[in-house]
Parts: sequence; structure tokens; C-alpha cells
Amino acid sequence: MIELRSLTKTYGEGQHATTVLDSLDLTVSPGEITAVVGPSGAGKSTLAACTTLLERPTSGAVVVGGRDLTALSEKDLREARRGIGTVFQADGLLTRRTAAQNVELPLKHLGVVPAQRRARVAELLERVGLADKAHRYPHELSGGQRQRVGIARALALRPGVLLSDEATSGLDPQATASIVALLKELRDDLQLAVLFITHEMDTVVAVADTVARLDHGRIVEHGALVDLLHTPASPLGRALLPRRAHAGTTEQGEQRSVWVVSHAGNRVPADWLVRASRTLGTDLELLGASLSTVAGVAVGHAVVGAPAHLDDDDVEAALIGLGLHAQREESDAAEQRVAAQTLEVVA
Ligand SMILES: Nc1ncnc2c1ncn2[C@@H]1O[C@H](COP(=O)(O)OP(=O)(O)OP(=O)(O)O)[C@@H](O)[C@H]1O
Repeated sequence: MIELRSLTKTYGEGQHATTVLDSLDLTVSPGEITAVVGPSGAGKSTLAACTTLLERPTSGAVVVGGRDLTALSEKDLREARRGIGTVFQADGLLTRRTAAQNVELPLKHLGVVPAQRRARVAELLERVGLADKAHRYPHELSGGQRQRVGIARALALRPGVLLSDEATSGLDPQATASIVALLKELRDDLQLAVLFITHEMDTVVAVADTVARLDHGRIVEHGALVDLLHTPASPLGRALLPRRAHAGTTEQGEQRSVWVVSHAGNRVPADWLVRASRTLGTDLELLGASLSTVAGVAVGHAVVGAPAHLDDDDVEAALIGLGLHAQREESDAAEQRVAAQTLEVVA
């Protein structure tokens, strides 16, 4: 478990002081992946650096396994840091060492005897699916494989916490998916607490149990991924599953009302569109959808067009009656507002 308590980082002094992390509180429990997202300059890198105490926080506590790292002497801190494994965007592997030798490094530094080192390295490479690549050099591995070696190395000293700072950024979708699957396996098998810092919203939806949005050094939104995706009013939920704008007229020029529909829970019948159309006595039109299953729960939204002659209250009642959230899009301006909000979060 890792707890950041009232973490504050201020650079400079007096008039020139800039507070980059502002009394930030965040807890990641064992067996949980928490993603931290936020626009450029929000403080994500500073958060990563302060979590490992590579940067000293100005105030606040970083508690790992019950110990406040900020209160330790340099010697004790070196030892306590072993509780946090780190993986960064640049894999940081030594180019003239093989995968096995790279994974072995932290064990060597710690003075683990050779026979034990070999056994542990073999176990770690097996764990990340690279047992057959032990003697390859980094340039002989793909980006995703190099990142797996980095993860194996981060796990060498059996940390309880894994800090991933943009570890999947720059990887292709397939490699990202394989790293995401590996992190989930490690979360479950080793009960790791994973702090996953990223700017990639797709990856957040694939990997996170909980999500925190960082803005100007503060956590401005925080919750279970599924809850955020089920809350149409949540800027983070919208940024995680952005929607496209749809016109208020059909291709034939007929007026229609446009509704954004999302699952309010898990009890929505699969044929909701057919049922709502039947209730209203006319076909609703599916204009777009972004639906998926996260942790066994249907999430996402659909955009539905209804003929203009229908009463808004009737359309809303038909959709809500099926366990859906339904919100009528008022105008193009409303869409632009949503798009702007989404960009603000993602940018
Ligand atoms: N050493 C420093 N001295 C002064 N200001 C700094 C220092 N390091 C970072 N900052 C400022 O802190 C703010 C947050 O920077 P940080 O790199 O943590 O953001 P970020 O969310 O990681 O951004 P990005 O996604 O672009 O990497 C920025 O405004 C940056 O200019």
C-alpha cells in the first residue's frame, strides 16, 4: 500500500515560488491499479519524482508499508525505496548487458549470492514471459519486450508498490495491450499496488481500477473507473470515452432530437434500442456508440436520434425505464462545450 498524505512540492522561494503539488492525498491499496491522468504541466512527473523521493517533497508524507519515507535518514531511505519498483517511458536498460544481466543488477547491488541471483532472474523473466530471451541484448528486443525486462527488473527486490510513469507511452497498441495484461496479472498474483501515471486515456480504460485526475497539482476528480464511466456529468468519464458530435437533422433533412444514452448500472437489457422504439411506437436511430465492458460491467454511451414529433418527456421516460441515463443534446454549442472540456482533460 502507498499513501501520499498532503504531499506538497514548491519550487523557488518568495515571489518566485511555484507550487506544483498542492496538498495532494492519494492512496493505492494492494491489488489495485490507480491511474493518474492530467494535462501537460499538471504535475505528473513531479508526483512520480516525489513518490520515490528522487525529489524531496516540500511537505507531506509518502507512506509505504506503514513507513513515512520523508522522515527517514538517507541510509534508511535507500533501503525503504526497495518497497517501490519503478518503470519509466525510457526503458533505462543498459545497452551492453543482456536482459538477464539487466534484471540481475538490483540483486547484485544488494549483494545477493550468484546462485540465488540466477534463480531469481530466471523466475522474473518467466514471470514477464521472456524466459527465452534471457541472453538477448536490448537492441535485439522489441519496445514491448524491453519494457517487460524493465518491469522484471523493477520487481527484483519484491516491492509492494509499482510506479509506472508513462511506461506504455510510445508503444504500439499491441505492445501496450500486452503490458496492460501483464500489469493486471502482477496486481492479482502479487497483490501489487500500482500507481500508473499516463496521458493515454485508452490505456487508462484498459488498465485502471481507480482513476485520479490531476490539475494544477491537485486531485480534482477521483473514483472507481466504472463509476466514472457511468457518470455522464463527469469530465473525466467523458474524456475516457469521448463522444462525437451528431447533427440535429437526418440526411433527408428531417429534424430529430439527439440523445446521449449511457448505462446507469448493470441491468440494462441488451436489446434496449428495440424495446425503447417499441414503447415509443417509432424507430429510434443509432447514430453512434462507444460501448465496452470494464470489469464485467457494461460502460460507455450511445448517441440516439429520435423523430422530432416525439415528446422529449416520452423519449426520456422510455430510456430511463430501461435503466439508462438519457440526456438530450440541446445544440451544436453544447457539443462544442463537451468537446472543449474533453480536450482540456486530455491535452
Ligand atoms: N525544477 C523545477 N523548477 C521549477 N518548476 C518546475 C520544475 N520542475 C517542474 N516544474 C513545473 O512544474 C509544473 C509541473 O511539471 P510536471 O513536469 O510535473 O508536469 P507533467 O504533468 O508531468 O507534464 P507533462 O505531461 O508535460 O510531462 C510545470 O509547470 C513545470 O514548469
